[in-house]
Amino acid sequence: MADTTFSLSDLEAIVADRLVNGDATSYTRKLAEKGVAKAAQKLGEEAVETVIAALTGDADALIYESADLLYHLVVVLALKGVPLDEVLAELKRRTAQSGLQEKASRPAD
Ligand SMILES: N=c1c2ncn([C@@H]3O[C@H](COP(=O)(O)OP(=O)(O)OP(=O)(O)O)[C@@H](O)[C@H]3O)c2ncn1[C@@H]1O[C@H](COP(=O)(O)O)[C@@H](O)[C@H]1O
Repeated sequence: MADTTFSLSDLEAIVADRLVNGDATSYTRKLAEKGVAKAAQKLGEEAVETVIAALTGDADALIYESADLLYHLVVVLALKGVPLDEVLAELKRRTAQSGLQEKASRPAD
């Protein structure tokens, strides 16, 4: 059974600490210094790698790439000053209706 005692909120707290206190050993700090555009680019790359793992990899590959993806999402949210709680609140709000109902209520592209 996987260890579920670690949450994205725990990761968010570590990332927030590294953004302020990270030293030269911190990847988070190094990425943040390159700016949000670079962090967002890395997020996109990890998303593509996750898709590839879903299509061609085994479960371990998908888990590994998903972890990279979630980490980079947490970094981008932190750099943009968006608390993870606000994303979770949006997900909670959506539970009031089905995904298809939510899609129909979105503004047209
Ligand atoms: N979960 C992660 C995590 N997942 C992925 N990565 C890093 O993301 C990078 C992605 O790999 P790539 O090969 O695409 O990137 P790269 O070539 O190293 O980077 P670029 O030169 O492309 O910018 C790797 O360096 C990984 O180590 C992570 N780095 C940090 N964390 C967490 O963040 C915490 C703080 O990390 P530091 O900031 O390094 O202390 C760690 O304890 C972890 O909990």
